[in-house]
Amino acid sequence: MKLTISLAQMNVAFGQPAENFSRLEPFVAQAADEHADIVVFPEMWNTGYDLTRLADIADVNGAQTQHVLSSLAEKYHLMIHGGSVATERHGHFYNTTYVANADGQIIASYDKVHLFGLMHEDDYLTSGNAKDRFEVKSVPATSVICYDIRFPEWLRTLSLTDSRVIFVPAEWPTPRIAQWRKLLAARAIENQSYVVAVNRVGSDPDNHFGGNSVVIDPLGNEVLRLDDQEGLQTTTIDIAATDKARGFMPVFADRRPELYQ
Ligand SMILES: NC(=O)CCC(=O)C(=O)O
Repeated sequence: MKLTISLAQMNVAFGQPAENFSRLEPFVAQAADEHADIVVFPEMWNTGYDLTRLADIADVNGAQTQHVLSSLAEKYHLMIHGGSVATERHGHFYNTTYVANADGQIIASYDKVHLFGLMHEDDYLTSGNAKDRFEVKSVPATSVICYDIRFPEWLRTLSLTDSRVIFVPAEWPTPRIAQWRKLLAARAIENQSYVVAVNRVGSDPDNHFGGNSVVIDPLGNEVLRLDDQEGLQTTTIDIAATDKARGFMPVFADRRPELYQ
């Protein structure tokens, strides 16, 4: 099975959801022009890390995000991995993904599990405690968000399901881009999975964000990597490469989980 994937490496207007929502459609339209099966957005693209103002700007119940993603997916008839957005649910704030299928239905959602203290997420957000699972043209896939990639045990847990593609929206600062690339490659190799990771570009009051959105194959090779400028690029991956990697080196069968406590 082949999947054509577009990476929407967008800039984010700090604390301006209306402006950010207006930026989505051109990316989706370009992805559709490039015959993508799915287009992927970065982390917290509705608000950026304007965490002190979440009470005013977070998306209540994710309603606006779900409506916009559904409408665009149906209009352009492609799947959208909506990166993540700041949401408010029952008086708590979350960093939340939504995935829309090509018919415009929301088929998956995930709340960031590991909150990033260096950017004060733990002061404002509530962590998630569950995995997601969805299919892209019948290929099983799952999501994590940014700092989650530093927790190999979490991505292993996800990969012990039938997942073959791990989607990673991010707001990853420029000074640690070398770590971003190494961590993503390691997660792809050890889990014998594709990793599709989309980072934002531009700046907020505290950080500059380094792009380098990337698709990595199950052997750790970069299939596609963007630079540090805003833009969308598209590539096609062959999921058979995950079977080949798993067949050649039986990492999953060779695990010793009884020793891992
Ligand atoms: N938004 C994030 O989770 C950033 C994570 C990060 O920068 C890191 O080094 O980890």
